Amino acid sequence: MADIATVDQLDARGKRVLVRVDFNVPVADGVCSDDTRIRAALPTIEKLIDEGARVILMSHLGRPSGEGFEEKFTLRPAALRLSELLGRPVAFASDTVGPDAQAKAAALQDGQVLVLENLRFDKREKKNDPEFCQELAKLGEAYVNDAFGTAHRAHASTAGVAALLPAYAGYLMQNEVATLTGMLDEPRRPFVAILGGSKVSDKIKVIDALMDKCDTLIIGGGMCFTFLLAQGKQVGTSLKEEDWVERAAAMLRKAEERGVKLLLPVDVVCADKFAEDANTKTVSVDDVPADMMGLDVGPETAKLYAQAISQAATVFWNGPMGVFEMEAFAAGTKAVAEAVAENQLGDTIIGGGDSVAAVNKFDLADRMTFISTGGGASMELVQGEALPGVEALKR
Ligand SMILES: Nc1ncnc2c1ncn2[C@@H]1O[C@H](COP(=O)(O)OP(=O)(O)O)[C@@H](O)[C@H]1O
Ligand SMILES: O=C(OP(=O)(O)O)[C@H](O)COP(=O)(O)O
Repeated sequence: MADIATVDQLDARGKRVLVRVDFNVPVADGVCSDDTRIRAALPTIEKLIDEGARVILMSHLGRPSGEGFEEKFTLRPAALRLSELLGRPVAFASDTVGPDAQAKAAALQDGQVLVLENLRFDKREKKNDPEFCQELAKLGEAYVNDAFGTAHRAHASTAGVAALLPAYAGYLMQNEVATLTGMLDEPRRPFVAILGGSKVSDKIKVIDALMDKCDTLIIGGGMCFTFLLAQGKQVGTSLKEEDWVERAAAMLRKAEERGVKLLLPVDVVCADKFAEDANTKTVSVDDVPADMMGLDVGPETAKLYAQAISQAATVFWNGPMGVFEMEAFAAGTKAVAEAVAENQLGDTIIGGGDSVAAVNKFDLADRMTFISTGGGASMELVQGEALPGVEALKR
């Protein structure tokens, strides 16, 4: 991030500072039900408050139509939670760049905070519309991007507006990028990467990129069945992507050429249907019944994976090992989560998405070195893709 100015370089006193945060949080019955992303943005917000800035926060929440206000996507619950976390009042504008936002931004005093309504209520946000960028820029005198979770989007608030105001990276943005690129550039070895989730097609670029960096690659989740097919095994009715078998086979060859140890399941928990109350059977990967589907890695596999994880100096994990949302198929993911948590000597990095949900579900979050707030963003970064939200901050 050498070519990016950071919030520490911003003389914020008395300035209206427009801060892009990722407050895309889950909301249930009008209440924010997981404030992880809000907490993650606090260091930047608190620093600006302490310095006497007039803080204007902007974010999206969910994927509204872009045709105006929709109650279920309002940012009000996030603003309320922020106010509780800060222990001070937070103003809320019922629009994003309209009269209420303009008036409330102008009325801010030093050290006060305003949250704007959901950026995506205006369809110009996702289009990175130049006029919308201008209207956003008019609200502030400096711009800070702390929305790592949305850094892979080239939208008005993450990209366009950065060219119109002095632009800085917030602490979360810095920390996320430094941790993830540091892991890729200079991992302590052995470096064990664990990839799961549903599809090979979604993760192929990440698998490919990590293959160039890691010493051991562990594969689980629905996507392992496409790899098992590539090894000539029968996988019954398990999730499989026939079109990706050849790519999976190429990955197996690449691992061999590179000397990367690629670990695939040796046993799986099979079910007769995709349901919590399914009849289940744990079998060797050589004996998957034709009429059953694998929904979790088996206990022998979990042991094998845990052992590799225990020896790692760096662990990167993205994607569950099985259908962990259902109790009957959560054991593999839980075993991996516990093994990562138990490795207290290594750097353990959780790469967003469902693996974060799993770590939280098993109450292991505080035992990980780093948990990314971005699913898509961390995957794109690991894949070696430039993040528009980061690029836009470059001088
Ligand atoms: N064996 C499996 N068969 C079907 N779905 C699976 C299997 N293992 C994991 N999954 C599902 O994959 C989903 C997560 O996949 P994905 O969205 O690719 O991961 P992430 O969000 O971590 O990137 C979870 O909802 C989980 O239930
Ligand atoms: O939650 C987000 O991404 P993630 O689910 O990939 O972590 C970000 O807020 C981006 O949201 P978007 O995918 O609707 O652009």
